[in-house]
Amino acid sequence: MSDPLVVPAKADPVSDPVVRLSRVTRSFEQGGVRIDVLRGVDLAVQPGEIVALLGPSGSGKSTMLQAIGLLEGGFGGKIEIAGIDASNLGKDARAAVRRDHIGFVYQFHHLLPDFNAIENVVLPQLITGRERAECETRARDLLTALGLGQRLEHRPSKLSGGEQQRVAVARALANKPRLVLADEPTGNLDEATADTVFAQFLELVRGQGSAALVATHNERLAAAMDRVVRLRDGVLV
Ligand SMILES: Nc1ncnc2c1ncn2[C@@H]1O[C@H](COP(=O)(O)OP(=O)(O)OP(=O)(O)O)[C@@H](O)[C@H]1O
Repeated sequence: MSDPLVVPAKADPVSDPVVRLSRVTRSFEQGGVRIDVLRGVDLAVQPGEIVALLGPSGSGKSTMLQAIGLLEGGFGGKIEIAGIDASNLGKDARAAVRRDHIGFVYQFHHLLPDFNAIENVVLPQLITGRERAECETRARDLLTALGLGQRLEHRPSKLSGGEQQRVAVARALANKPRLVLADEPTGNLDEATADTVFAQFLELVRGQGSAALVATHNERLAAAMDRVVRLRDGVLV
């Protein structure tokens, strides 16, 4: 008989890794040839930890971020997000995990062209069911912290590349996700702008206690993060 005083161990969202990959694989078919891009990737990112993901072009950094972001199925092995085993979830359940736990920043911002800066940052918050006024305050605060206090009502086409990327950062952080995934977040900016935007990104991520996994080619940016992992021949070294 089981002892009623023994409580079974369960997932602890505070201390469990925000993301844990166990033997993750991903292959593609190209012209009848199979390419094994990820060949058994193991990784655990702790709450609040900021990890740089380096690797040569074509090594699979974007593929790995897409797998962790649950943007598509098709990978082998196990991916856990905030203690949830996401390996076999359907499309809707994956979308719910993304909405509740993950923010994305891409190399090209993917802002909605017909909406201004505030609206681009408000929209992902409305999806979670929060009040519009609260969402607008959060958007205004984030954009102001990123130096866009005078650009709140501008549409993306009226913003510089660096300003657009700051809006994309604000959008990714708007819901205070436990995990931020960034794919070359400053890759299309000149060096000085990239440094400024990245420093602001790190400060905000640290300030709100999110973990982050940042794919980059830039060793200097990588050195500013807590840990560096490298993708080579389909595994992390
Ligand atoms: N949908 C797909 N179909 C076929 N092959 C793909 C697909 N997506 C990625 N690949 C291949 O997988 C490999 C890894 O690509 P990926 O974009 O993940 O690399 P990366 O490390 O992010 O590169 P970069 O630093 O240049 O952005 C490449 O050889 C690419 O051609």
